[in-house]
Amino acid sequence: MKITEITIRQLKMKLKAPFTTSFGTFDERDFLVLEAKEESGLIGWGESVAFHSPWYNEETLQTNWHMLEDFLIPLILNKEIHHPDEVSQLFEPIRKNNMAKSTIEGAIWDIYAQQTGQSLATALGGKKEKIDVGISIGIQNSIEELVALVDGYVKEGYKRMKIKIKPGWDVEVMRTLRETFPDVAFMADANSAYRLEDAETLKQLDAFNLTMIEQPLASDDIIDHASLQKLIETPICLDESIHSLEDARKAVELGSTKIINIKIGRVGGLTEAKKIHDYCEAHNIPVWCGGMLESGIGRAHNVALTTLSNFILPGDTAGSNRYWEKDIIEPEVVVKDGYIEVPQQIGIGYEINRETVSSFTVAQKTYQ
Ligand SMILES: O=C(O)CCC(=O)c1ccccc1C(=O)O
Ligand SMILES: [Mg+2]
Repeated sequence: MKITEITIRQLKMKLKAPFTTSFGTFDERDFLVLEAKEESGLIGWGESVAFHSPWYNEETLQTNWHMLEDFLIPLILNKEIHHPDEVSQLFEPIRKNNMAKSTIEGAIWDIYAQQTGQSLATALGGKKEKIDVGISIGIQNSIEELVALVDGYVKEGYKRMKIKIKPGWDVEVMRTLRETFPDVAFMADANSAYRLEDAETLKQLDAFNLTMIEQPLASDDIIDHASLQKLIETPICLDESIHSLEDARKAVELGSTKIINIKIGRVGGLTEAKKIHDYCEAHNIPVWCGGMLESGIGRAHNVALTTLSNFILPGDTAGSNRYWEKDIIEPEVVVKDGYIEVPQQIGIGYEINRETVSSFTVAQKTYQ
């Protein structure tokens, strides 16, 4: 294939309910959507999961736009590409900026799946026809409100509840949840809110039979995570620390992580995500697919990736209606009885609603 035209759009979508992590609160989501046209007319879509500000990692929507416009798009336009795996080779001269790279790579995987007449899931090597779904629940104003939310999500069928924690919103919260819901699968996500000195607090979480604790320590620290894992029983799962297969290998070899949260954007695309998946499968490290409050496009890519065999644990890719009044794809991603049915149509398996995309677009530019 040859990509002859790329359009970047900046979208702004209001979240149904604010989402709070140890870093702060979101009321709306600002992100980039990329539309790539191939010479015979096929169109592929990608989403940049970078946020408006660099709290999760160093990338932002604006740095992604800059990287795409000034470096990445020129490396892709009018090049002959036989397989999406070649994209990461074309991007080799550019360091990091994984979310920006992933935005284009996702669109190319979409086109490749269409060209070869298969769903994105099948093109990636996925076999599952439905995937297990969990949900990530932000920090609330009170434990009572959190209990009420969890109760609702249990009734909706979500298979695992991820609870955002931070110092002061941790042990008592998890104790109450465990006492109220003895049989629910719970895990906690700290988004790097702790230091190794907090090991005593984190050790108290061992009493609540959590499936895992996600990214308790700093985003660039796999050494202290290995020390912490020796002090606590709850398995550690790394999120922010893993940007590549090499990061995954080192963290696994050091004993810093027993489970890995794979996010397509954070690792630079589907090809690298698949490599991490394959490495973890060979080393008995279960993986699951993280979420970044995606629109339908990123969500569809997550659904496809999750069909690979070592995505054993439920992911964070909840239904569109958990985030948006109206998503930009049709049909929307629907969760029923804790599952998402994987679409079998070619490509990402959902149609992009251009009218809805336009209604959320605040800036756009086309490159040829
Ligand atoms: O529902 C989702 O999309 C995942 C929510 C979530 O936990 C999250 C959302 C934004 C940034 C980071 C994270 C995270 O996994 O740490
Ligand atoms: Mg996380």
